[in-house]
Amino acid sequence: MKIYDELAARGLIAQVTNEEEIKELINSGNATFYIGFDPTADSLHVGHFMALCLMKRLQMAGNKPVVLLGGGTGYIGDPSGRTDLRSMMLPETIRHNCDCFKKQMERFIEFGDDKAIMVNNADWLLELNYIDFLRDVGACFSVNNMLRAECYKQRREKGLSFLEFNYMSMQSYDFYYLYQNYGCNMQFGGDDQWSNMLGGTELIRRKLGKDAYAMTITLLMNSEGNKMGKTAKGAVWLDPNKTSPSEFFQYWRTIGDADVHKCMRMLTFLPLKEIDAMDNWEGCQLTEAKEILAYELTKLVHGEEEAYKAKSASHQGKQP
Ligand SMILES: N[C@@H](Cc1ccc(O)cc1)C(=O)O
Repeated sequence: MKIYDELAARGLIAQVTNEEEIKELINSGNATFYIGFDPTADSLHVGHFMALCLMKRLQMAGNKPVVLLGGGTGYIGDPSGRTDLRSMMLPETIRHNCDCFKKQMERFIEFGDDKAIMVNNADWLLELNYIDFLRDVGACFSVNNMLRAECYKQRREKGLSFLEFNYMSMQSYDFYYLYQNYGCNMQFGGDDQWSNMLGGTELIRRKLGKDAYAMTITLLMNSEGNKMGKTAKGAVWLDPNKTSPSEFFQYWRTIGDADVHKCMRMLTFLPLKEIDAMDNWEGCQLTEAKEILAYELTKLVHGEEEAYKAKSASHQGKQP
């Protein structure tokens, strides 16, 4: 099965700008694509993990990932899909969080000139000149369209600051910059990023007369319609000091029955055939499926040894 069909079969594709072109591009291994990560905390979480797995799948199909750390966009904060106002992050916090992300990402993606690269948008955004930027990029954006963008809808009630309103133009500029400097022709992201990503493809089209593509991945929701990867205590982190491997294991080991197969498809690298074979498992077999899911994910994030330990502890009823 080619990569595009595999992504579709795993339920990962939410929206695409041009289905045929994207299919051709990623199936032939000719895409240089990027995903941006804003350094909002000192550890990655489950949502980031999904994005990194997507990068890995595409890399395995011959495409080249560009991981973008938002050391510049972190100064603004993305209002997309959020109802709360974000507090401004201090420069030293941004830098520290970028370092933490970098270390964790190196465990998932193999970097090296031909394989994958990591960039930080602080390197080009922080040195932009306001007037130059407005003339060069600002002139390409329609405020009317921006106000209609899906990502700002939820912010209408609480208000959107001018600072945050500029976020879209920054992310768009990143895509334009990566297109020119790294031949990056695709951007991926969570579905809440759609408007920001279209901003980029539009900017590239207007300034360079070239096509670039965007695809969003389905946000991981549970059967009750809530974002997954959160517990009463907060996010499920990838840093073992914030969420221990055993807590991480238990999170997946105890998810709702209706969510097991979806998570297997979307998050693990188990072959689809194997997952399909578990489709009608019930009762204690379903419990076994949850354990397989928990083991696979703990192995990906914390390594085989920790996964094994977490599984044994779970069997002995030693829960975190
Ligand atoms: N806006 C993205 C992060 C991002 C930052 C810069 C980009 O160029 C792309 C994506 C998010 O909040 O998840």
